[in-house]
Amino acid sequence: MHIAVTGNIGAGKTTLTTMLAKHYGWDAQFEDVDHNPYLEDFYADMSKWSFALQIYFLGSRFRQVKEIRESGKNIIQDRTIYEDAHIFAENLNDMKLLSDRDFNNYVSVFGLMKSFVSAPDLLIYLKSDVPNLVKKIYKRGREYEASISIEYLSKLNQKYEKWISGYTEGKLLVIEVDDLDFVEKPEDFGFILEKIEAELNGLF
Ligand SMILES: Nc1ncnc2c1ncn2[C@@H]1O[C@H](COP(=O)(O)OP(=O)(O)O)[C@@H](O)[C@H]1O
Ligand SMILES: Nc1ncnc2c1ncn2[C@H]1C[C@H](O)[C@@H](COP(=O)(O)O)O1
Repeated sequence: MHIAVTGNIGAGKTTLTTMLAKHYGWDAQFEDVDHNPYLEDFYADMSKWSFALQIYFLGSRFRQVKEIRESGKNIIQDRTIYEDAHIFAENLNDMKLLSDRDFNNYVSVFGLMKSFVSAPDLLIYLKSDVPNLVKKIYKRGREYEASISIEYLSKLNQKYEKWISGYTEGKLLVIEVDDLDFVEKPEDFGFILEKIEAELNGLF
């Protein structure tokens, strides 16, 4: 079983991935954030570092895809390779922070990788509005993320909505998280578990 949690920056993916892995006893795969050699520089100068960061995330996410294919274990994954291409790289190109030449180069490499990528058995989209994302990013307190603008988060949210509305690769569960506190309220976490189990009926 392969489940992936998707959503904008600060939506709660890492928190939910951790809680689900613990609850079901599954392996968790997290994003390469703390040891990422480009992320801090990227937020200081997006135009300069966008291509290097995209290539780094693409490689690290592809490594995860390979591990998921080879492990045969139940895995819950924090963010997918689709988001790097369809959300982040595309948005940076729209914002002219990634040149057409670099974006086309990226898309061509991503196209080659895509044939090796299997969609998760279930994709869980954590939907959140921009003010709530801002609050959660602030609560998390990574210094280099202080420069993230409302405009950047809004554009990413628009990309997520477009991508999710056309997602047909596998089962999809959309959870509106703004009125849920699955960290502090066991009943809210229980609500999410019920939804997941209803979607995966028969696969458990
Ligand atoms: N539903 C929630 N209710 C309250 N706090 C939350 C919720 N989801 C996430 N948080 C908090 O918001 C911050 C960002 O969450 P995180 O899981 O790191 O988001 P992401 O991985 O999507 O960027 C963390 O401090 C986390 O504890
Ligand atoms: N592909 C990406 N391009 C730019 N930035 C990215 C990409 N993937 C992740 N990120 C950033 C966004 C956050 O600052 C950190 C961690 O993501 P999060 O949504 O907080 O788990 O990496």
